[in-house]
Amino acid sequence: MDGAVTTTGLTKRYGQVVAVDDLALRVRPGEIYALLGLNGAGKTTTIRMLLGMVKPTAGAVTVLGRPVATTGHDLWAEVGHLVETPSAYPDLTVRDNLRLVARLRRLPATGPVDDVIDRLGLAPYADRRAGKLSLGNAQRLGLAKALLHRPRLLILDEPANGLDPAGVVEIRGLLRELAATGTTIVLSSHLLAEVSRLADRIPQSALQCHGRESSLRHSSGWSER
Ligand SMILES: Nc1ncnc2c1ncn2[C@@H]1O[C@H](COP(=O)(O)OP(=O)(O)OP(=O)(O)O)[C@@H](O)[C@H]1O
Repeated sequence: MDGAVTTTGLTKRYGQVVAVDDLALRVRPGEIYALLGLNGAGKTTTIRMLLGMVKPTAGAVTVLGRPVATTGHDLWAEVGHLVETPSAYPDLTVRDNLRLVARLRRLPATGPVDDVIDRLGLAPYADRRAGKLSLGNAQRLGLAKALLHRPRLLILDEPANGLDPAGVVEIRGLLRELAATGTTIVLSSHLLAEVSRLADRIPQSALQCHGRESSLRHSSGWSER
């Protein structure tokens, strides 16, 4: 049980809908691990349970060696996340949104903020109000917020959402670079081509799409990048 993320028997039901069914996964430290599934397969629900945002109907989640249900803020100092459409203060600039996150995380207001603006290609938009960003740049801002504190573990729901092809390539490069320096990454996608270029592993999964066969793909031992 010494994975960066482990789940056992993880299940979430909404009335008659089984969003996630008996999911067992084990993410090793330093790998890029992809949850691949069709719309409705349960990816977002799984990610929300990994982050403690949704309470499982059954099963358990351990993140960085600690059970999620009982973790406090100390764990979140080591985790960065992006879930669905990232939110930001629309009337604040990109830089001020990041400064605010830096303050909440007790980081210096300049160094890490400038650094993440550069890494995410946000320099041309740094003084633009977040509410005026394109979907792709809003996604970059969401990723910047997730990366600001240099977390050991990144949990990203559809990180390529809204990005143009060049942006997808850039973010892929960035995630690979982070993984190469020891960051563990769990991400979800409905695009096989995208995750096949990035992930170390795509799990066997008991996730079920509502009314359909299990729709998460499996590639055991796949280590191509
Ligand atoms: N809060 C909720 N209440 C009721 N049903 C829900 C809720 N959240 C998710 N579901 C249902 O659970 C199933 C899985 O949804 P989920 O959003 O996790 O899938 P997904 O793989 O992330 O899909 P997408 O790629 O479309 O975001 C769907 O049938 C969805 O309608």
